[in-house]
Amino acid sequence: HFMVGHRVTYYIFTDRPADVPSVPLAEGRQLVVLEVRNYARWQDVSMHRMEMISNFSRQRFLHEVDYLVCVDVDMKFSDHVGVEILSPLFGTLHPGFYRAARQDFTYERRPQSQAYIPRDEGDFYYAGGFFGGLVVEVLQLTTACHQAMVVDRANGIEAVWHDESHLNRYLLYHKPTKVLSPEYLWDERMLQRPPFLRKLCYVAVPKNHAEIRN
Ligand SMILES: CC(=O)N[C@H]1[C@@H](OP(=O)(O)OP(=O)(O)OC[C@H]2O[C@@H](n3ccc(=O)[nH]c3=O)[C@H](O)[C@@H]2O)O[C@H](CO)[C@H](O)[C@@H]1O
Ligand SMILES: [Mn+2]
Repeated sequence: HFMVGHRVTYYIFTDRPADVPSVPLAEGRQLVVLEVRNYARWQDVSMHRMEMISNFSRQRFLHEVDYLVCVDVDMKFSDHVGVEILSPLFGTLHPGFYRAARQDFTYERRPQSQAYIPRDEGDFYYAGGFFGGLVVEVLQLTTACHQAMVVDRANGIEAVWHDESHLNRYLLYHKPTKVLSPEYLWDERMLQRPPFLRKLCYVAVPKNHAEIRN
């Protein structure tokens, strides 16, 4: 379903390269396994994606591709996702909050954190699991989010929704040039699909959170 008819490189970040299955790919597609370190806490694995994307962007993505689409690994493409998503910088509405009022967004609300957003600010609540854009834009976003998390750690604070909180803060003050609907990120276990969403393009795969997280 993903970018059919276009050249695609799948960069897989993993601490277990040997476990990446070999998948037959159509012409013009390649899979690149990037070995990264592990972290004991799932929150750290999730947050350090910002650092990994930042580093690999500078080292290779800038020279290898035009756009980056950064997605969670525990989801699958289930309908057409094509070049309609591309723009210099894009984010996706979190499916749990696209109808919520601004004051109910689960932004980081403690001013001590670098991810802090005051109650009277904020455009949307973006999902951590689907963002992207031109490599240079994603490099700036991921570098800023990683730096913010380094500062938080030094100050003994961790944002309520980890990398997602920092993504939200970044996209508030660096407006995206495109915002994708929750059709591009959905969880059928958590949410009932409203009838006006006719297709779901990228959906969570059921997993045992307790087992994986602890
Ligand atoms: C769909 C969506 O918007 N998901 C966001 C949401 O969490 P989720 O509940 O979807 O978090 P999650 O368990 O999927 O973890 C985020 C991602 O980190 C990676 N990972 C995590 C743990 C691990 O042991 N190994 C591993 O590879 C993997 O790519 C995974 O998909 O909130 C997280 C921060 O709290 C991130 O912002 C996720 O992007
Ligand atoms: Mn996920």
